Amino acid sequence: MSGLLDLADAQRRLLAMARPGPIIELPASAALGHFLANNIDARRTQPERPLSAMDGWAVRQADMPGPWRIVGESAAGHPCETAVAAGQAVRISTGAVLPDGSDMVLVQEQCTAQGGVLNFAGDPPTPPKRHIRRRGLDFSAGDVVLQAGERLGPATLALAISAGHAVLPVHNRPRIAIIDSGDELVPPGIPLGPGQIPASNGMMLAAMLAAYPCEISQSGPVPDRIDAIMAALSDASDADLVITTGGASVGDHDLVMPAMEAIGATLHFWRVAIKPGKPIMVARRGEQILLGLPGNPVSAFVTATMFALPFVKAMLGARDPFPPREPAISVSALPATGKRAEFLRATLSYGRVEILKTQDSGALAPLASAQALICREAHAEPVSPGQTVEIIRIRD
Ligand SMILES: Nc1nc2c(c(=O)[nH]1)N[C@H]1C(S)=C(S)[C@@H](COP(=O)(O)OP(=O)(O)OC[C@H]3O[C@@H](n4cnc5c(N)ncnc54)[C@H](O)[C@@H]3O)O[C@H]1N2
Ligand code: MOO
Repeated sequence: MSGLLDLADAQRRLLAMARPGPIIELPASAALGHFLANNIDARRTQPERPLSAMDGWAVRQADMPGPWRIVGESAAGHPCETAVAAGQAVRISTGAVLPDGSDMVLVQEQCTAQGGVLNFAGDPPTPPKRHIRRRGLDFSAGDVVLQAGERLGPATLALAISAGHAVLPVHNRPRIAIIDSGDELVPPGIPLGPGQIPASNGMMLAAMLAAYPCEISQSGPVPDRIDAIMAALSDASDADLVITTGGASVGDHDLVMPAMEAIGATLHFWRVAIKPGKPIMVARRGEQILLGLPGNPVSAFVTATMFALPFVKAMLGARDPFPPREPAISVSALPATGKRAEFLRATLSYGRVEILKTQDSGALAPLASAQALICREAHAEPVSPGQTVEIIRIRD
């Protein structure tokens, strides 16, 4: 088992090769899922002027408990530009600018307005400015509202737009080529001959990457012949990242590494101390990175989670490209681990994880019902039920 790289070391070595693509400006409507290439400074203050948070009446605290003479209205988008003087009230809507002179909003449910006179019957707002959104409550012009490396999702996009940015700096989409390889593989939907199986890894990897802005091409299945694998790799010469599955191990028909070398790629490392996923290989040809993932479907999934996705996120400029780990209580007893770190497929419910019975790296059914991977270090002690373990979520 010698010659296996430690997981963290291997991840560091791969990520050190990631070069984020050129910075482009995208309309906010097209930037979903990207990571910001630069910090975003607010170009405006929100709110620009104090606003009402409720529908009601703008008055002066000094005039409590009223009554008041109604002198105007401030609606959202239509500020009342006359100042509120002693004994006066202005009708106000949620989101409308608080008129000068007023410093309190009374909710309309506690007020009666009749014949131009406003009366109040209720408990005064506590604190008195409870229903007022002060100037700059959300952010002020010049504040860094979003940092480089942050992902653009629903709330971050809304914040960027609110801060005055209609276009956003992001990194260009990486081009990724996914290649299934193996003599036994047949494209989905094609009748199977003896010993054949449908190729499913390519679909799985493309689906894992679909959450990120990439240009994905899929090819194969490619037969276990060095010239065929070389041809598939050469066809992918435009890609920033090539991901193969299968043919990564030591069998007579495992030809991905010699094919990579034959097209002029340099092997950076092969075999990492993880279970499943050990035979992962990383090579480079010029600016192109080649990632050879193992063929077993769960091994391909785990190595994609721990290597391919973090690498793609790094190419997109992500601040923290690795999958977040969190604690959970293990319902299951777990044996001591050996020389490899382990990723066990498990169900997750209310912070409790339970390993699935079948942990075979070729079995897709348990992977499909798993919600989390339990991450165990190499040479770890056994775990008793009730002990805390570290997990990575793999499904929403
Ligand atoms: N003597 C040894 N044998 C093996 C070792 C070892 O160290 N010594 N390592 C084992 C480990 S660990 C793994 S993981 C596998 C990985 O091998 P390969 O990457 O060469 O994968 P294949 O042999 O091509 O395929 C393995 C398995 O996965 C199925 N497969 C492959 N591609 C696909 C696909 N695109 N879609 C669906 N299923 C796929 C394939 O049919 C095989 O059943 O090697 C161990 N052997
Ligand atoms: O490490 Mo392999 O990935 O046993 O299944």
